[in-house]
Amino acid sequence: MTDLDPNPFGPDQPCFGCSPDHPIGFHLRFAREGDEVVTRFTPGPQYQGPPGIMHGGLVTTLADEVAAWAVIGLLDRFGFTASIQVRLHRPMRIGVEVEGRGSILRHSSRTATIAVRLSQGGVDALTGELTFAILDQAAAERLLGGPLPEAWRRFSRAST
Ligand SMILES: CCCCCCCCCCCCCC(=O)SCCNC(=O)CCNC(=O)[C@H](O)C(C)(C)COP(=O)(O)OP(=O)(O)OC[C@H]1O[C@@H](n2cnc3c(N)ncnc32)[C@H](O)[C@@H]1OP(=O)(O)O
Repeated sequence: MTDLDPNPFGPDQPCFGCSPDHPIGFHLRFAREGDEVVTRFTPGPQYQGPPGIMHGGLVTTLADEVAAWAVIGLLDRFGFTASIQVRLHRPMRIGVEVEGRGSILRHSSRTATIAVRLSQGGVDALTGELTFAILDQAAAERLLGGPLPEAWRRFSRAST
């Protein structure tokens, strides 16, 4: 198991899932374990939908972040989420540790499709497939509406 750099995008990156400084975010950190990225996270009461159960949209946000980090940690690229297909098999309990795992199902230089599994106590709560578009620097800058900060540039694909 190898810990991934928790902040490869430099200071001030604003991500809800992984910014270490986000006031209400998940503050996720990841490790690489073989062909997977892995994270562990215990949802607090601020993430409830129904009492005692994590909001389904936030469970999906967690899956999105695990998949995004599979692209970062396994492909050394940054992907923009293009498609999310998930099933929520069981309620995600507040106060119980979640294990999140992401692996590459298929990829090209332009897209990556990631398999994600979120479980509590070894039982699957969410499984899904998410597809990411991997853009070159110019396309990423058009999408973001401004220049990519220096630390982000190496995660773009080469322009063709
Ligand atoms: C840069 C580093 C920043 C890091 C900082 C933050 C830290 C971490 C944050 C982590 C945050 C978590 C992450 C987030 O929250 S990312 C934020 C949430 N996502 C978005 O806002 C994306 C919104 N959508 C778009 O902007 C466009 O639709 C995109 C960019 C996705 C595609 O636009 P467009 O289509 O114009 O681009 P293209 O023509 O170059 O196509 C490119 C390839 O993509 C393929 N494709 C497209 N759509 C789909 C689809 N639905 N299923 C399957 N494939 C699809 C397409 O066929 C082509 O492949 P190919 O045919 O060439 O093979």
